[in-house]
Amino acid sequence: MNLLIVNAGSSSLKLRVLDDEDQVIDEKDVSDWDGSPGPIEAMAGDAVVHRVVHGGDRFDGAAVVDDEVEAAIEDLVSLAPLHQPKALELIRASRSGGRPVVACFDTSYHRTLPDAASTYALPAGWRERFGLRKFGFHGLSHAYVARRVPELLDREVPRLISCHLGSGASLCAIEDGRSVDTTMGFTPLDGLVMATRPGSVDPGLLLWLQTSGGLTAEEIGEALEHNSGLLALSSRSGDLREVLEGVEHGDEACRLAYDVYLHRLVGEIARMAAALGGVDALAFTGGVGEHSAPLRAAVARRLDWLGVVLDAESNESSAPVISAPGAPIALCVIESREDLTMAAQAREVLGSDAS
Ligand SMILES: Nc1ncnc2c1ncn2[C@@H]1O[C@H](COP(=O)(O)OP(=O)(O)O)[C@@H](O)[C@H]1O
Ligand SMILES: CC(=O)OP(=O)(O)O
Ligand SMILES: [Mg+2]
Repeated sequence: MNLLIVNAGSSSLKLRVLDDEDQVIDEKDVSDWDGSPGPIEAMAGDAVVHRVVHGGDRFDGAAVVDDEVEAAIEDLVSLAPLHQPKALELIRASRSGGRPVVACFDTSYHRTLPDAASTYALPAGWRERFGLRKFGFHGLSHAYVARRVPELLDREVPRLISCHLGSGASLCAIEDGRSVDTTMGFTPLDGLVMATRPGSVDPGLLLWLQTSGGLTAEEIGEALEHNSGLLALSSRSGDLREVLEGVEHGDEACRLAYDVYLHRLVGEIARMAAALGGVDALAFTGGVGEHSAPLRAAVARRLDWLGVVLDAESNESSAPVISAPGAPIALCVIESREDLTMAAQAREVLGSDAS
């Protein structure tokens, strides 16, 4: 059975048709995607498999979409307003086309988070009433990294840090293949500085903006989703390539944007290392992680105290392994293949029909 894999990100739509050997037989990327389902309709595939960012408490794996599953996905719209509504629209369009539809969730890989990592120190009544906890995201990507790095290095990697750096960005601490900590939280706003999202900010600051700054929750939400992060700091772009270009031309705002991005990134990597009690390998994935040699070099320099040693030449060519030979921590560059995680999950829930 051929699968049409639909990966709707915050800024892009990536479509892949995989045959039953997982070979890509057709693909289409829409980088400035407007949210419309048009591009999907023209693509082949016997079933359509969608990435859905938030699966909440309801989904700990992929699901064949029926009315009840669709309603459960809709219930989670408020927790990921940048992603969930678009995915829902695509799912509805696919269902009306008559092909079987499967949903795969960014959150399900993180169901192994220990309580110490997933629990917010908030009133018990709130946690119970609202189901407040760290869910974590980009799980389809982190799961692929967890599988691919030991294959690539041809050895076991008990303590791995996966750095998914795209428009959205998150880290995952992976112990023996399982997620044990991650930087995103209840929503995909937490953690690292991203293209247009700020990552972690003092919750007191957000409260103050409402009580004393006169901003509404809607205004704050809009700024946190669309007008923060690299874009806000650089006043130029959320695209790290353009920020780095600005740095080269002496643009002070771009310099600050890059410094903040890096400061937070290396700090969070160190936090993941602490959760794992050490690191055997660190993997870069996502648009920035796969393609930005200068960013990877800067991260490596700032983590030399941890035992990170880069091989400059392999880094420049974005080779699969970019650490110096014999370095205590392996550094890998992994092409993000959420589609392969999704295909495996979809074949499992579609059962024998899918083989
Ligand atoms: N060579 C590069 N240097 C820096 N950033 C890059 C490079 N290539 C791509 N990017 C960034 O990667 C991001 C897109 O990553 P991707 O993982 O495809 O995003 P998403 O899936 O979140 O839409 C964009 O913000 C783009 O600026
Ligand atoms: C969860 C998330 O932020 O996804 P993306 O990186 O695709 O925006
Ligand atoms: Mg993505």
